[in-house]
Amino acid sequence: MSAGDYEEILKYYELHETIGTGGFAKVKLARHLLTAEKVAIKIMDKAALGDDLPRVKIEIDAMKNLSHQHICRLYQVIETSKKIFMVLEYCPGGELFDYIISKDRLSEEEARVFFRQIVSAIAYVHGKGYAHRDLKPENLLIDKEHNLKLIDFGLCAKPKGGLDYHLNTCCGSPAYAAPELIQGKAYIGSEADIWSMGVLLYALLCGFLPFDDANVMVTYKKIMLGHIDEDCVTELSVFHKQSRESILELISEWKYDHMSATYFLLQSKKARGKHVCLRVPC
Ligand SMILES: O=C(Nc1ccc2c(c1)CCNCC2)c1ccc(Br)cc1
Repeated sequence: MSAGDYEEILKYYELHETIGTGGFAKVKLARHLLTAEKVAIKIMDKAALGDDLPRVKIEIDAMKNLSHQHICRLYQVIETSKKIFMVLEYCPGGELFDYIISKDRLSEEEARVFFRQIVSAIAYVHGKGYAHRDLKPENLLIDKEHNLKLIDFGLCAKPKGGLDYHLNTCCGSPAYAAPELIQGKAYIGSEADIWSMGVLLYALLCGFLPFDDANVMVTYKKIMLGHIDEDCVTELSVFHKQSRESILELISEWKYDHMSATYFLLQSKKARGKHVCLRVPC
């Protein structure tokens, strides 16, 4: 830590312990000298940022335009020859991710309150023409009133053509990525955020992810298969004397042929508590 780089920030803040390190940044607790209010200061080394420097500029520009009760507030930016300091709202509850883990999963009541806050923040972000594109519990912090604050706008997009404009950059975390995004198709950023919010709601209520695997390609396959019903696939596989994989391929084409119809009607039988079986003595 060369003192020169910290000369400016130390004029206004008293720096305390480091409470987070990750990627190309560290976060220190600090106190604003004039108001004695606590803040969090995200400190980035420009040389270490390398190609990620544009992401920081994107995040700063976005956060300067966003003011919402469930978005972490940016108070000040200080840039020196070697460092960038972002002075941010203090969120002592830490990451929502760690909170979910600590409670195994959240009650419906608590999940509902948190999810409403996430929806409110994202509706505001979309209303301002942005898509966040990296929604996940790690990017939602808990403040001192136990409310959520959205952070990390480094991957956000503000298409010049408006939010209906298709994006192409595949980004964000695999487990929260929408099918069209992982297929490399042009996608609508706000629609991808909505998908991620669905995955987030599942994680809040279940304490684990709907589509997840150590192998990212397997995660992608699970996302693409969505909520294919395993029991129905098994019954079709046995009935047609074909492998599960071949039945899965046929169903996933969604041709609305007889295979599609049989699959949907088996699902319907299962939903009504009937045996998942085809026209053989059940
Ligand atoms: O305030 C933040 N984190 C934080 C503050 C206080 C405490 C924590 C996180 C949890 C760790 N124990 C000490 C209490 C914070 C705020 C914005 C960003 Br970006 C990243 C972190």
